Amino acid sequence: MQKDRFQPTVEYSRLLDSEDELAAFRNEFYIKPDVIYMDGNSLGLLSKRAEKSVIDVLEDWKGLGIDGWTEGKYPWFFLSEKLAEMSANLVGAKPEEVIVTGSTTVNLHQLAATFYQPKGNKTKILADELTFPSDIYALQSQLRLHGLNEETDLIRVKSRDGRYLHEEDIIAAMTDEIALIVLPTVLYRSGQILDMKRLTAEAHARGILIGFDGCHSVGAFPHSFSEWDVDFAFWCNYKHLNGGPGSVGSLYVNRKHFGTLPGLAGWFGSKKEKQFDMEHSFTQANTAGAFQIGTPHVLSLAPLIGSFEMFQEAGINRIREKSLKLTQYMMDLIEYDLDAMGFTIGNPKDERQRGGHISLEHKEAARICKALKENGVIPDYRAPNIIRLAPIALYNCFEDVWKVVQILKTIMIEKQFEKFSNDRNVVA
Ligand SMILES: Cc1ncc(COP(=O)(O)O)c(C=O)c1O
Ligand SMILES: Nc1c(O)cccc1C(=O)C[C@H](N)C(=O)O
Repeated sequence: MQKDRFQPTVEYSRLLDSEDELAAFRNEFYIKPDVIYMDGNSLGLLSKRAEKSVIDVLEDWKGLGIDGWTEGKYPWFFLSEKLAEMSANLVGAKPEEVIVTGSTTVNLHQLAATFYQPKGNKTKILADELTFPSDIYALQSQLRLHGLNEETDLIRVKSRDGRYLHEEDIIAAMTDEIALIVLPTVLYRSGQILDMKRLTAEAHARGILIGFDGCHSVGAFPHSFSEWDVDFAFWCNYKHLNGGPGSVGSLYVNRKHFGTLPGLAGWFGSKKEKQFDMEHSFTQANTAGAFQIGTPHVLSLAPLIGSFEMFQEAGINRIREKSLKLTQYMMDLIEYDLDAMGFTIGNPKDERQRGGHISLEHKEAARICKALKENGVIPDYRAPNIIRLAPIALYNCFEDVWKVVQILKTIMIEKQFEKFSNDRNVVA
């Protein structure tokens, strides 16, 4: 994309920064002067607006006590719905098809408990062998709850190379025995985007329900869940959406499934106007809100108010455009500066398949990450050999990318990594 005018110079990175329409958003984040943060695909940075919205919610608690549920700046009783309204466009959904609730894994449990209904010969769940482990644990436990076998009833599509999945292999695994499919939108290691539209159409052609884990894509690029007719999805808001550690997650349920009884019901899934009738018969909301369970974690919803506002202003299309330029630029520099140093780019180069991070493979990856940290660069390491680097559109600049690659080059030339052990830390 930028190859035609790419220059391996710091001046060129500054030229790209001068052309960046989103550059001003960087000033809204807490950025340490001597640190280059490249881990926004694991935990996004704090913005001043997110901080402000947390303080606003605390002020309402301070001033209003219990009345904060219905009064104040952001009445807590409606906050999950308000945040859904603010973020539905990120996934191409109607506001009532999204709810900000729970966490990724809890939401998967809720959706599997709802939509996994084994019958007759159709008993198996289809996933893949590269997916995030928590999803596998959740699906295995759902199988156990149905008295099924967590090994033989969970089909995991194999990767041909340990990095990527082939959509044809996933489609070939959509047999008559499959009741439910759960796949990632983007693979957490290689950053490969799966073709959600195609997979959904193929699943539906075989009468199979399909849902997606959007942790590594929501906030990084646009989605069209409703147009693609995806049955359900779930994601966290602490990575690309900068909601803070353990911030509340989100789920999407296609409106055609409204009215389906939640597998895990609770009073916050009620129709708002009925909830405080305190009846013992559940009157579920006629929206994705029905899939809420109990009282929302209001203080972990609060940062999302400020954060989602910034996404509304920046626009997800502009975010994607910049993100692709950042990752392309990083790959161009890696190819230019780190040639013959043992690195392999392990993410798709094609824009249609490339998510929001670079997956750089090296046999010394664990200790190269430690050396990067010592030099003020925050990557993350995924065993056995991956350095993940995520230049984030809202707060990283092109000069950050330039500096990271130059630091990596120095680490390799000076063999700085050799003083560290090549194993991971507790939180890798
Ligand atoms: C793809 C994916 N799925 C699931 C999870 C688990 O999320 P949580 O711990 O918020 O349930 C994560 C991240 O931790 C993830 O990256
Ligand atoms: N959820 C995390 C956590 O609680 C601690 C540290 C990291 C995480 C992550 O999100 C890791 C991330 N899901 C990954 O892609 O590897």
